[in-house]
Amino acid sequence: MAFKKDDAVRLAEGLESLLEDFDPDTLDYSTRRRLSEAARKLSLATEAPGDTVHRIAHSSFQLPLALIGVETGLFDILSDLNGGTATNDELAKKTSIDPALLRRLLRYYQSFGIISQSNDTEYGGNNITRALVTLGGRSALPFIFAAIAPAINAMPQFFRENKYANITDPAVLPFHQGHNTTEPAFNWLNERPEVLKSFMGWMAGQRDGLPTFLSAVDFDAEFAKGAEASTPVFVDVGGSMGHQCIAVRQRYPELVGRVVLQDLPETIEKVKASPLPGFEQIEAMEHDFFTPQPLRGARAYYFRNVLHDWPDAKCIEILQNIKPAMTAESRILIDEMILPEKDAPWRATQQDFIMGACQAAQERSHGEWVKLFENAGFKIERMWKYTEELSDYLIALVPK
Ligand SMILES: C[S@@+](CC[C@H](N)C(=O)[O-])C[C@H]1O[C@@H](n2cnc3c(N)ncnc32)[C@H](O)[C@@H]1O
Repeated sequence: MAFKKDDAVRLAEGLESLLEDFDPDTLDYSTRRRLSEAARKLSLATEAPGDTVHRIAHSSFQLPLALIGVETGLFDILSDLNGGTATNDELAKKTSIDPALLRRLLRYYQSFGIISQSNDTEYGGNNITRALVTLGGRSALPFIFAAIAPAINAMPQFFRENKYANITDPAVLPFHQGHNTTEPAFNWLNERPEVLKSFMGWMAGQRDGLPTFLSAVDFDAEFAKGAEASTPVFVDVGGSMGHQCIAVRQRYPELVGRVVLQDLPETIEKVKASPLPGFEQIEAMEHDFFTPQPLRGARAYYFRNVLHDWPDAKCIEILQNIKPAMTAESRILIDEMILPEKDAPWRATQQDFIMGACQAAQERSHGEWVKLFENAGFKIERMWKYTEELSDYLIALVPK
């Protein structure tokens, strides 16, 4: 039966009344996600052409303007009101923003749903404001603004000049054009302590609210049986702040064996200087994964979102550096997205372009992963899917 005008009006009225007093936290995770996706698709399907053009043409405004709200502490103040409100003048005093400028900022944030406005003069925080002051939010905005946005903005010219060839050469990237540098992205990052700090916070917070692989796999039973205190049970290679090591320890307080974070010296130094809560039972070790793995016989060499940073040839080097350290009980655990051929998730597709622009890397489909593992001398033993949002999988590899 066709959807008629009366049905549309009833649906709109229902949504309007829902929004009058709506607390998304009262919904269970999958209902909330379903409603959000349906509303997003409906909004796009019903958008007027003029709105489409304005939305896309001005899309690059949101990041810099939201960054101002994070940097000035405005979003912290609004979130801390816990449902209460404050006036423009009160907020101006607390943030030291000129009241006339603040009024314009608040007006912008309200119009994009980033904050709430209860009457002509009172403002408050909402679910979006609160998301932007989590570790992930407050880290992602400065990191993406400083490191990624210039690379993405360079893409139209880069592709035009390269006749729309795919990005495959790590020495010639939109990242280089956007930052006017010839340095590899991780070198550039490691020379900028403030940007590195944001990156590390973003790595720790990027999947806030989503399940981890531990929701789908009983790590202790599958990989750690019979381990001794000296056995490295979980080696998180390129693990940034060690958030996944902490998650393993917290999930299995009785886990026997060593849990080890490995990363580059600049990262390990920062982790030691300000460890995340729960890091006490984790070992931090400097290790370059383009050199042979120093820990022999680990039960799990775990890589989350590491291989997506590198083109196939570099991934093969990384994997082959593990092989000599493996014993019969060792597994390489790859924690990555597997892109479906149809209906790829939006969070995954934008991630794909970050990897391309900055590293000549990519998100991969099932076929692309299998080919890469085969070329590195490995085969998939088992795999577990654990998110729909990103199509995340844990993939256990053994040598062929
Ligand atoms: C995309 S981040 C992933 C971080 C973490 N695994 C996660 O999922 O949150 C990639 C990590 O690889 C590290 N890395 C880059 N090059 C490296 C190298 N040559 N050796 C070891 N770690 C490296 C970076 O410092 C960073 O922590």
